[in-house]
Amino acid sequence: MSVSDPASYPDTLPADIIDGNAAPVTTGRSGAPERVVLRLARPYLNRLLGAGLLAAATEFAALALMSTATWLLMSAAGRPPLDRLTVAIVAVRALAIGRGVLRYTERLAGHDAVLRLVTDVRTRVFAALAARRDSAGQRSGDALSRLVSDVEAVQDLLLRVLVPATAAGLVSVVAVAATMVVSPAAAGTLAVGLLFAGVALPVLATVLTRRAAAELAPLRGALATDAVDLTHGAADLAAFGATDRARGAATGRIQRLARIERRLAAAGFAVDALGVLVAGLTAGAVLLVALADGVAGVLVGVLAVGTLVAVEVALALVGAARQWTGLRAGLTRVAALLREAPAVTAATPPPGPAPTAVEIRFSDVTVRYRSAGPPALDRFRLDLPPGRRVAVVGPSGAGKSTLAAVLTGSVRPAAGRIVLDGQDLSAYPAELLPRFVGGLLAEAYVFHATVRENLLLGRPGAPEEDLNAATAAAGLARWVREQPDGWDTVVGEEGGQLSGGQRQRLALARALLAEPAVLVLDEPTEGLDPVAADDVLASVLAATPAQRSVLLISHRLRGLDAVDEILVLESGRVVQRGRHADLVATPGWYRDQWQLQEVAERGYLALGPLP
Ligand SMILES: Nc1ncnc2c1ncn2[C@@H]1O[C@H](COP(=O)(O)OP(=O)(O)OP(=O)(O)O)[C@@H](O)[C@H]1O
Repeated sequence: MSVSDPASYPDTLPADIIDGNAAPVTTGRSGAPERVVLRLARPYLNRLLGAGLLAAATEFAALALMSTATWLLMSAAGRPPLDRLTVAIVAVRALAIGRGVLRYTERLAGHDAVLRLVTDVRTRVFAALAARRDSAGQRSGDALSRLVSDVEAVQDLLLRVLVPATAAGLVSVVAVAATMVVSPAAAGTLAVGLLFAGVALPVLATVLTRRAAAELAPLRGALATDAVDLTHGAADLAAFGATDRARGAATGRIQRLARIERRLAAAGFAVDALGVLVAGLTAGAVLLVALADGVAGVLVGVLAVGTLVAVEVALALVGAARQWTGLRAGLTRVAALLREAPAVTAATPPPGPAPTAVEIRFSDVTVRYRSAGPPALDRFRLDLPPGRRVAVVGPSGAGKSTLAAVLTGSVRPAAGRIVLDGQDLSAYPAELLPRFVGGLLAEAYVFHATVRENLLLGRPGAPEEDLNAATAAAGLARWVREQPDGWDTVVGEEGGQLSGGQRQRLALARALLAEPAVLVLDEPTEGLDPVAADDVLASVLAATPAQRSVLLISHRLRGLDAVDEILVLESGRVVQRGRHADLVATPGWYRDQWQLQEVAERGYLALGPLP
């Protein structure tokens, strides 16, 4: 059974959360992906600006170093008195050391700002992915790819695009201005060369790589999904003889990815070669123009070498443009998540004991997973006062798990209201709701940890006697006692070292230990044989304190005579309601199902133990 956010799920959580100490963060709803991402960079703007200036200073130091060194070498050839060279010698040393120091400081400042920003972005992307829960179409591999490689695109946007682009722009302006002092004509020639290197070639690189780059991020996402499917689904693929087919599909994607990357690399090399050509041609042209302009010999050499360095700095823009093109798809995916990211709240549950008795009322609750599709829950009504025990039954796909999901807040209704103690359920922050409503949801996850750690997830710090009581009610206590490591028995990844029934009992014990005021139990006895199922259901109901209410979802009708009311759901609607005795006496789904199950179980029990 799986449920997820319907199409009607709102983009943000309500701001009027009940303790009012959380403020929604506006991440913007429109604009280019860069703008959406950079809006989050505001708190780090000064640090980023500092990093940009330091990068420019580093490049400028490199330019000044090469120019001064050229002047020094060419002047030294004329054997002037040493004192005429002293300043240049000191400058070369200072620039050589200064460049290293500046580069180091720039890297430190840039990474400091960017890693802070990336932490924020990753938190919000994670919040958005978590808010979607298991929404239709969302794949864990793709989510992982968004969280890891797409968020790295944000880092690269700043460190490999914006910072170097700022530095290249500033150094180009300074280089042209300095050349202007020596020869305006040479400065004009340099400006043309810089425009080629810093504008025309980056545009060319963008055009050549844009289409291929747009395919890369989704393809990487699909490959990550393949990796998850091939590892998690390995046993099932092998059982159906489908391993080769699945591996073949993944290999096909890998080959496509490799082809695209080769194409990108080839285009990149071609543009790089053009860059070298532009640098050489610009240096040659500056040299000729400077000579024609009557610039003295030594300065001509300085201009030529300075031009080579300046053009090389401007060529960093080609790399930045290429990076930017490659990052856009990832940035777009991150921006899409940031736009829907719920407010990151600082809300924490208020201190004090968890509530033990609450009242819940469903008023005409309708849930739709697809806006045009039929409702999974249709104008559902129910009063669940403290202490009431209600069972929900019905055929497969009737909407039972959807009801549990709505009640635990993971799915929002498209219409109607769920009111918990006078407050709309949506007004409760996600951190607070489990204190009121919780329990065993469909396909509960068992962690790769010890039995104790898995249980304490339900109620951290619970004393051992409570662990004993919960495991006894779930029928797991004897098994725990028999294990050499007892509570410290490791249960394996996804509880893989347990039987299906033990896994279910462990998840059930954890739900009981959590002691929410409203206990939701979605198929608590799934995977247990009929006798064990009867025992477990009876002991779970007996172990739940009288003032706590229970919403029990079940395929199995035995044992439901212990609950106060039974609702029969069909296609999201309540078609029958009443107590067990009334329903078995009334023609309808419940009576038919009861008779079928009784016959089947009598047959099972008549088999008895094998000799
Ligand atoms: N994530 C989802 N996306 C789209 N439709 C969904 C999703 N989850 C459930 N549905 C649909 O909603 C309806 C109710 O599903 P739900 O899981 O609540 O039924 P159920 O009564 O719990 O079924 P079962 O007893 O088989 O577990 C079904 O038609 C199902 O296909």
